[in-house]
Amino acid sequence: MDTTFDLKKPIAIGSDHAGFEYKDATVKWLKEQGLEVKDLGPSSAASVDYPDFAHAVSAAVESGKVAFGILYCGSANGVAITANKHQGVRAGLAWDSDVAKLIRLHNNANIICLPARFIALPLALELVQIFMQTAFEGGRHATRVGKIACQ
Ligand SMILES: O=C(CO)[C@H](O)[C@H](O)[C@H](O)COP(=O)(O)O
Repeated sequence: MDTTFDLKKPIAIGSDHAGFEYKDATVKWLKEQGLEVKDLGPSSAASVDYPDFAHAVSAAVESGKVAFGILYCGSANGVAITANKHQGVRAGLAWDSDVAKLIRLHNNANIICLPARFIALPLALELVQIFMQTAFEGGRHATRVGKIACQ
């Protein structure tokens, strides 16, 4: 797959119970493409708290040991709010192809957050693919991204 991420590193993925099935299907789909995946859970569809898994994926991205992160929950808001507490994490919520592209082009997002209760699985996979294949545009967007972190 043509990508701007360093896929010599694994891709970190996590969810809550609402995103569990999509998370497992995404792991399978990525592995079928020969990609290495770090599945940070959960391991069943039992009710869990999304921050536990969003923090795990975000810490992996923050460490630089993974190429990027994928997070699922029901609306994607809980995981996005949690992930963006981490320094160096830019987690973007995506629900259609244009937005999936824009969180890379304009925001240089390193985690994609997907709302499993509001989009179909094939679209979720398509959004991950678009995210992976889109490069940051830089320029004026680099100036803006540089101003995101609190001093
Ligand atoms: O974004 C979320 C929370 O802000 C997610 O949608 C969670 O998946 C959701 O809150 C889970 O709700 P549940 O009623 O416990 O299944």
